[in-house]
Amino acid sequence: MVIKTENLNFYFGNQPVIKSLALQVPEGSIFGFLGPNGAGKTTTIKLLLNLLKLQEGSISIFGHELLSNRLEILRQIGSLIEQPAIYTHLTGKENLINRARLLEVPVDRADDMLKLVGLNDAGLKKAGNYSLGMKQRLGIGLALLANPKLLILDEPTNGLDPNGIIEVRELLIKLAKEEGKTVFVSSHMLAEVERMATHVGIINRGELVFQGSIQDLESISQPMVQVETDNTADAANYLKRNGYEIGHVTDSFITLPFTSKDNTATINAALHNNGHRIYSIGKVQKDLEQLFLNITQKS
Ligand SMILES: Nc1ncnc2c1ncn2[C@@H]1O[C@H](COP(=O)(O)OP(=O)(O)OP(=O)(O)O)[C@@H](O)[C@H]1O
Repeated sequence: MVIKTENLNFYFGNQPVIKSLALQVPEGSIFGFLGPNGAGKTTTIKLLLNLLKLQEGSISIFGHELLSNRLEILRQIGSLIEQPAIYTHLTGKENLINRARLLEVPVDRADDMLKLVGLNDAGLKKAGNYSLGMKQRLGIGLALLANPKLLILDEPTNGLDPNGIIEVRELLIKLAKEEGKTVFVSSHMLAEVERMATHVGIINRGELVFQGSIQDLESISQPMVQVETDNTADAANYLKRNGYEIGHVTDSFITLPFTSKDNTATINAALHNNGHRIYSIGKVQKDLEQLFLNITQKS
């Protein structure tokens, strides 16, 4: 595990904000750290980066205790919290060169980073004229200058337009796949991370309510059969009388738990034989956004 926390608790005054958090972030993963506003994501990230003082529990990163190996560990982490610290009167490249000097890494890394984050053509433009997505990518480039093994990003797509979100998402996928980085990325929108994350942790009111691979998350979302038919109320009643459990009925659709392909065919035939017109029928996976809402609202 690249990140492992055990029994992590954190209080602001008397208010418990992080409760017994046990994170497990595998190497090479893109770990989507999800939770609604105020759930404790930024607090967790600040604890991981030692920007907040550890109160209870333990944090190990790269297999070593954070507190006793602080400098060595933090040197191998690139991070971006909220807005990237960018000088708007300097070009993208100058921003990178500045930071490279500060970090004492070769200044020619600036060009490598521009290329890596797709800002090659904009490197000589003032960063103040960049779109939000470009600024975010420059911020990620800055975080990558020292070639860290782990990137920790707090809501990097917050406030971006759909194009900016896609740009950042594609960059993060490339960093994990081609550069072998582990990416820990927080978001309050499942839809923003579900297309890139390999693993997900869902935090709600300071508690980790789900952790696992994206496939694990999908598998707890029950598949359903969705039938598009005329007179759905009648059709649903007919199915109910014949022993089917009905999930949801709208003017156009009936949804009921999926059991097998054969069973779907049986439902189709039964409705048809009963005089209903079937416009479409098929298996649908309950969408992850709904699942996320269910998980975070239940607890
Ligand atoms: N400096 C602070 N002093 C007191 N309470 C704080 C402080 N910072 C955060 N909190 C509280 O701690 C809780 C967790 O906040 P945190 O910023 O970690 O949540 P978050 O999941 O990152 O939310 P968001 O997506 O809104 O940033 C919230 O209830 C917040 O009000």
